[in-house]
Amino acid sequence: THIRRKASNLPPTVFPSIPIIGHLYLLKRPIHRTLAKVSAKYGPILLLQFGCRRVLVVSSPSATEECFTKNDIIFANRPTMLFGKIIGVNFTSLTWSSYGDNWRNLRRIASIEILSTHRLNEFHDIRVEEIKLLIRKLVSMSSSPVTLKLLLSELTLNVMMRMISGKRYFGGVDREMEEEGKQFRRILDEMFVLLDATNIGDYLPILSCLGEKSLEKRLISLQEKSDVFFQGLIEQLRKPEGTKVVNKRKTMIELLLSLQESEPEYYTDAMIRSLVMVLLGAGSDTSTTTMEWAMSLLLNHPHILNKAQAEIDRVIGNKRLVDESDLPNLPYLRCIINETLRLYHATPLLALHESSHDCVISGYNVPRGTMLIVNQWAIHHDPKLWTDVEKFNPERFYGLEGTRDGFKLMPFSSGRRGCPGEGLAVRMIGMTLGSIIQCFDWERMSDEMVDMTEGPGIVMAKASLLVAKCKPRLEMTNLLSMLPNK
Ligand code: HEM
Repeated sequence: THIRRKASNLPPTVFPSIPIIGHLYLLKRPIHRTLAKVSAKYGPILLLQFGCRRVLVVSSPSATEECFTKNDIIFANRPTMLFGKIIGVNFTSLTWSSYGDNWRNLRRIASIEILSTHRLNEFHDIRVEEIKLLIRKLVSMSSSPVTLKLLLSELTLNVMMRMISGKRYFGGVDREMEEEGKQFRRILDEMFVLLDATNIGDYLPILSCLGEKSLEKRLISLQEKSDVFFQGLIEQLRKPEGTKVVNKRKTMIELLLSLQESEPEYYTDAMIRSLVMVLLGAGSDTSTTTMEWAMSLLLNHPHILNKAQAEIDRVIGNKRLVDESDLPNLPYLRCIINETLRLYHATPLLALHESSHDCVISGYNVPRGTMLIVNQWAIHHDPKLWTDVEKFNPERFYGLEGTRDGFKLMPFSSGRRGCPGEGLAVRMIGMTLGSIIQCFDWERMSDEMVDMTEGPGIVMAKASLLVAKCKPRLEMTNLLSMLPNK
């Protein structure tokens, strides 16, 4: 095989490759760390065999650049995993669809009608209001331990759901809404659990034939529950025929329903349900997790937290809250967000891609149908690329305008399949962190450092929830007393 491999100029591989399973033994959690170790030993471009699938593992900026620029269209497909078949509705959802007309259309709708700067500006007040309510809640909890992720997750879901359907599920007083919110929460939670379940049948189809069906059953049942729930939302928002549309801001579902009137065969209910689910799936845990990591890092580095607070005091003062539009003037806060995304990237392996044609990467032949894993975590932690690589050092990003440093810092991926939600994520994360740093003094529960162990999931969350103390700042008393009390 070695000679054959050399003759066909395939990328280097790892020994041993065991009959039938190949390199599946390398799928040890956390996978980004296991693969980073293998790449450090064998090289930044590797061709592995996970059961029946050929997998290209890339862990250098230059090889990533080749995949996402010159060969971007070739790698714009997704592999056909069971999750994508069922939750991705037979690979037709925005995240699971391969490159082509269907994906292009969905992507256009998501980018223009939902996540464009114009639409985000239209919904600015929702984000401001939800952050004020979060602050209000933190004030009321200031003498007790705060499990921040729960509050951040409610904030993110409220913001997204209000943009999507106008509904506010969490933290209100309406019982019915609370019940519906719980149902919605269960669907999302289960989706993340099942997304994280490594499905060995995706690599060894023979196991699926032999009755490894339990994951499939759970996925089908989840998809059914999700369909019922989101169809219910659609029905509530569908206007009776002939209703005059008053000139008001439309939620995402209302907008898609109005497009349905003119193009019913394309904007079907199924398509709307799927798009809503994709946005909630891709946008909620990623943003929440990043904020929890950032606050954990800051609590372990109080001098950096103080410096961030001092910047906000200097630029904004105490007469008003931090707003999204302030972010360009808060370079240190932006550096903190970038350094958090470098050290604790919410999606350390980006998302899986697959090649539709043969191509050449770093001089090696890569056959069509190869699954691509870009180990961005390995790049973010490569001591050859960063000085003091494990140090939380936001200053290293001074001078960087956005969240990208070539292919070295690339938390939102790149090219055609790059994250379309970056604008929303950066606004939410920036304004939320900025406001809670501005309004409160934060402390760890004890002298003990916050545990930074990584959980096992595809979305890389903390293994244990952050619990902290917060105290409203004296200089903010005036502003805090004027917050809404809903
Ligand atoms: C910190 C927050 C976030 C991070 C780190 C993040 C990161 C990513 C990454 C790495 C990808 C994969 C790109 C690829 O295939 O190479 C992705 C895809 C995607 N993200 Fe995000 N994201 C975040 C927030 C959001 C938000 C708020 C939304 C929308 C509400 C969103 C919507 C999507 C969608 C729809 C895709 C799939 C795009 C496609 O397949 O064409 N993301 N994101």
